[in-house]
Amino acid sequence: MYGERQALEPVDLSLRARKCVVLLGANGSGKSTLLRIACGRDTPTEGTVRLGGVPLTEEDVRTRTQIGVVADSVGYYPDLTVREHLHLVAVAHGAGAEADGMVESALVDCRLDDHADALPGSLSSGQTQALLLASVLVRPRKLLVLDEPEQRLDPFARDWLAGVLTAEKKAGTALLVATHHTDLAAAVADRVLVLREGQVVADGKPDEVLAGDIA
Ligand SMILES: Nc1ncnc2c1ncn2[C@@H]1O[C@H](COP(=O)(O)OP(=O)(O)OP(=O)(O)O)[C@@H](O)[C@H]1O
Repeated sequence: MYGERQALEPVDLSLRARKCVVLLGANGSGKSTLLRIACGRDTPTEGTVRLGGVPLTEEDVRTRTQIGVVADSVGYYPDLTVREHLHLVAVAHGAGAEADGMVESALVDCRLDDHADALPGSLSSGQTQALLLASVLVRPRKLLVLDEPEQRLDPFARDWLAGVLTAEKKAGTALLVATHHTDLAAAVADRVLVLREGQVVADGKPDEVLAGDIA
């Protein structure tokens, strides 16, 4: 509930390692609300969220550190280069000697290797989005929650995004993705939910759901 407004009807959702659930739906249908609840950034008015059996709350920072989030917020230090920023994130999340290798892999995976020594402020909007994605790849994660990760990316970049998310699944991460791009859903989803005015109006395998009316 946002005040008197019910943004989301009751939803029962299980996320599993190596599986990706994609949320589709028009603007205002409740996707971001569900994502914020799933990653512990918002507390639902009713019901609970558990990660590995542990109830997730806004205050439980320890459990929340197992969740990587890419949402529409820019989080980087403007005076650190792209590489320095990623290194800081890796070390802040417990990486030791392996931090350098993790950073170089994330730079390549997110097509930022040519911009590693640039300041974030000099990146294009799509490259900034790639930096947000790279930032979650250098930290431990059981769950990745991504709110329109394709935004600002060109069609070629959306292809590599699908590749990165597929690799994440193979590595054992659970994924929850909200998107407006059915091609991304088709490429990465194991299950697709369609939301309309806060209600789940379709739920199933991507080929079944994407063949229907998802407006
Ligand atoms: N902080 C807030 N306060 C009040 N109402 C909100 C707030 N955030 C979202 N809402 C309302 O909740 C409903 C669902 O919004 P939500 O952001 O979850 O939709 P969405 O599916 O993610 O939309 P979009 O595709 O535009 O990102 C909308 O009616 C929206 O106006």
